[in-house]
Amino acid sequence: MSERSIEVVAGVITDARGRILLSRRTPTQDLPGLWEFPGGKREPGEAADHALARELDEELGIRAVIGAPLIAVPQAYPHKRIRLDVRHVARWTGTPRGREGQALAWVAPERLGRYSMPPADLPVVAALRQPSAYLVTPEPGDDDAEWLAGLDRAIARDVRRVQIRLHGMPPSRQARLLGEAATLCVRRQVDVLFNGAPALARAAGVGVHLSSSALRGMRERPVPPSVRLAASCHSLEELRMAEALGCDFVVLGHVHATPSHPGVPGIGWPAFEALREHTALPIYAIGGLAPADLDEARRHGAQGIAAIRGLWGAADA
Ligand SMILES: Nc1nc2c([nH]c(=O)n2[C@@H]2O[C@H](COP(=O)(O)OP(=O)(O)OP(=O)(O)O)[C@@H](O)[C@H]2O)c(=O)[nH]1
Ligand SMILES: [Mg+2]
Repeated sequence: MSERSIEVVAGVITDARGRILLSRRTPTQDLPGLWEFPGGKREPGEAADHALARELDEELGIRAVIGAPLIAVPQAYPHKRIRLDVRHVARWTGTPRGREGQALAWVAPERLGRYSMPPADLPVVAALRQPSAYLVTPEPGDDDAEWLAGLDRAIARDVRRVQIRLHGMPPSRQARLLGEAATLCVRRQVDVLFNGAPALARAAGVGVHLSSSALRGMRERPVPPSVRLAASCHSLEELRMAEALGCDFVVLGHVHATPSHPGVPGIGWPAFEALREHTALPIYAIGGLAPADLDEARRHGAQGIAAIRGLWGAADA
């Protein structure tokens, strides 16, 4: 698909109770009946914050001060491409009304998933609700206690989602370490997924992260929908497989070269975006990234960053 993408700006408008304003697309618009973040198309040469303030006045009758960018999602639809640039609305005055006949709803963040939204909005909801960093654990080496202490330190630095990798060790040590890591994470309300046998993950009461080769061999969802499932992807074909299995999110890369894969160049952000626009899955970008790269990752449609070194060691190492 080669036509230029349509630049769209949309706002996260929050009330005093933390609820978010959604607007329902009318029967005469495209994607009729779906709920969206209020906003619209940028005019040629118009700055994003100006365009958003104008749209919020036209559609809702409010005066808004536009705040920080949240995420920009490149998305391909059957007959067009868009780039959905979502900004927080810092302050606003007036009473929102559906000035174009559209229904409005104030929705608590945890209930956003109950509203049918266009594909481009699913990564936006993920950026609002899910952790922005996904730690992939390094190999434990010989010292299990030191590895568990490292995990504890990462959590203390506010890692909220972890992929446990324990390759190349006897099954008994693997099961024991997984159990201890899971206990540590669950106690601190950190979301845990195990990169390994689904049966072992089930026994430890944690989610499952599929490597791309495990993903390729999987014919059906290995865990019930209530158990978190994620996968590592490197191509559009693998993203489609992850969608078909009902993955909750994926990891995509490598964006930059990384010591984990010596001699393999990164795909770069343009190729990341080209893949991003063909799926609605929330995506963590991986490959030489650290927390300091989050804003850049979000500008390219990633919901967050995944890393071993960048999240295990010092905060921005
Ligand atoms: N405003 C908004 N548009 C979205 C969202 N998600 C999403 O895919 N879109 C798409 O982005 C495009 C924005 O169009 P729009 O209909 O809001 O544009 P607009 O307000 O300028 O309206 P108009 O062109 O009818 O004057 C549509 O193709 C819409 O389907 C979203 O959350 N908010
Ligand atoms: Mg609009």
